[in-house]
Amino acid sequence: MLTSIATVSLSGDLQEKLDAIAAAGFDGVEIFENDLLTFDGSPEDVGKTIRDLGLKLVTFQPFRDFEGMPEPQRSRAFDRAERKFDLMEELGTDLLMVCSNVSPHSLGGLDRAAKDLAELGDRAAKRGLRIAFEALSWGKHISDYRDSWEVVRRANHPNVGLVLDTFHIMARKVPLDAIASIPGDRIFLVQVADAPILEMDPLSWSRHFRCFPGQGDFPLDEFMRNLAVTGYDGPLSLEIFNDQFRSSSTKNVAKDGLRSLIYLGDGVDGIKVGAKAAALPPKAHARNVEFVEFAVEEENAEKLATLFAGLGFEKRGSHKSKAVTWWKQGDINLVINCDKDGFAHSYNIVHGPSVCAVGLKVDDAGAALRRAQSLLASSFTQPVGAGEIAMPAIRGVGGSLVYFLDDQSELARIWDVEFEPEATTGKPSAGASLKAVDHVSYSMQYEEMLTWLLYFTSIFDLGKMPTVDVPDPGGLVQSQVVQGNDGGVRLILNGSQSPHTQHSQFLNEFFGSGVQHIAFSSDDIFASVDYCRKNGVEVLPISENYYDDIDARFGLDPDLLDRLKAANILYDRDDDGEYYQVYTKTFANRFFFELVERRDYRGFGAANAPIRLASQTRMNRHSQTSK
Ligand SMILES: O=C(O)c1ccc(O)c(O)c1
Ligand SMILES: [Mg+2]
Repeated sequence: MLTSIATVSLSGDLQEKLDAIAAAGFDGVEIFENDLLTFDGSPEDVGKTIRDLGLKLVTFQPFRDFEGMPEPQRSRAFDRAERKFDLMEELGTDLLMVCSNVSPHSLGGLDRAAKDLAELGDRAAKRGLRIAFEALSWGKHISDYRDSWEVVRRANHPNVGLVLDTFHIMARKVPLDAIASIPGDRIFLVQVADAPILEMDPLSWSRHFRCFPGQGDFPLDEFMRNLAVTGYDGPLSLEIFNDQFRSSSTKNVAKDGLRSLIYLGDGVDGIKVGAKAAALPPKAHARNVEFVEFAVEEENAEKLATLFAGLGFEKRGSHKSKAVTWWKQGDINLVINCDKDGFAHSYNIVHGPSVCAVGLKVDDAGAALRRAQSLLASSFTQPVGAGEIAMPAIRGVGGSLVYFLDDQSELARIWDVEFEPEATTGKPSAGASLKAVDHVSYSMQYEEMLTWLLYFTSIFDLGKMPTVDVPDPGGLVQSQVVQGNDGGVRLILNGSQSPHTQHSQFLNEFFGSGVQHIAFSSDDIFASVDYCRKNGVEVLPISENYYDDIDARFGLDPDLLDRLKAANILYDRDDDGEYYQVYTKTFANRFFFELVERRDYRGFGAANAPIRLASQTRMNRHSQTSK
């Protein structure tokens, strides 16, 4: 199937849209009439531009309010169609997409609609053109693909075929199995869109909240399996009306779109998506966060090392050729990079002290890289010094890196090979009893959330959780968790539309998106906090009112309540278990750490997030007024 996208899905003028569509690597494009009407260039020029860009003009659309009209509207509709046929000849496309009539004047009856479409088919055939008929989910008489198919079947004209648009089908929860019995050559166009499940009328839902496949909640895999049965081999075209996409980077949204189509075709037997389609390696099994790398200047490197030591990390080694140190506790590896060369340094110049990379352990790092590249991630390489191991990497949130490691290649020995071990005092320290990276939390522009959701869920075997709104004193923050089934990797994507949230301040000060906090798991949070406090780590103070409230909500043992309060530990409980969390103060105004203890608990303490945000806001204001 050819990959295609409707121009309505992107921001910009028609030229910008077409350039971005071609640059992303699509095979074809649907011209939305409005994009042509508002463009200052002749249809011939537009057609030539499309061909010069190597794109196929898949269809011109939409042609509205056609079938089932009484006279005189009926004759006028045919005249209108002839004018659009002229335009299509100038553009150089043979397919006109007609969507079902929404006019109050339209008359019902499948035979009446079939007769009109057959006549339009005759007129189109004379000019070598074709007609594709779509059921809008808010069509006056035809709103179900089974009816539009019946109309096309009764029109019984070789130049009249069917459009399947997944939004209209799924918005009305029409069963998908009837698709499998439509002959593939009677389907002229397939439009794919996903959407979040919302309680809303289909028209508003469709015009504002569609998104790319994989970003919403629709059962698109089931649709694709039914489509595969039909033998359809025409265009698979994204038609996405989305408010954010219309105000985002044309190029990035186009690239996300193609990624979503490649991902949609992945693993559906009998379907090949894209003219140049190749089989993808399976989803990378994200086992755990193997390391987190910090890019800092020398002065902050010392401060960060002090903080790591206070958190119970042990310095394990120094890089053989670079100003890079390795810190370890439990299964957690932290890297401080203050080398004057290389990626970390450039990242530091732009963002200041920051997390510049996260290393994920997968089953097969090479295969993970190939999958990521097939899904249009940008791979990253930098010169490999003598005695170093080349670690596959791709660009991630805010231009930071995601490295791939595995146990089956020489990457398993990276610490031993690249680092000079630190002379130890002999007795291994238990540190602060921290075990592993529990989660990594990214802050990003609100408009980017769907981009990174698709990135993580298409490349890795990570699934998404429902989004939650977290109130910050300066506005709402939307929070989306992506995580693996086994809990080895949990990532949080945060975005906010308010410019006054902590989150948005982070984006301003950080000059873009990035990691804002990292949580470490502990088996004994009280011991961990005790260790940290004795070693000079300051934790975020929590208000007395909070402890009154959790006492009222959970009826806690007075001794436990006192201990929580004394240690500034936040608490949550649900049907599964209990959660304990504590935060460090923010490092260099950029990022902070969280220590958590999970007792059969799978959430992230969403109820506590506003408490944390309010406390951080207080700390911030305090540090600003005391300057
Ligand atoms: O919102 C609309 O009007 C509209 C137009 C054309 C389509 O293909 C569609 O699915 C919706
Ligand atoms: Mg459509």
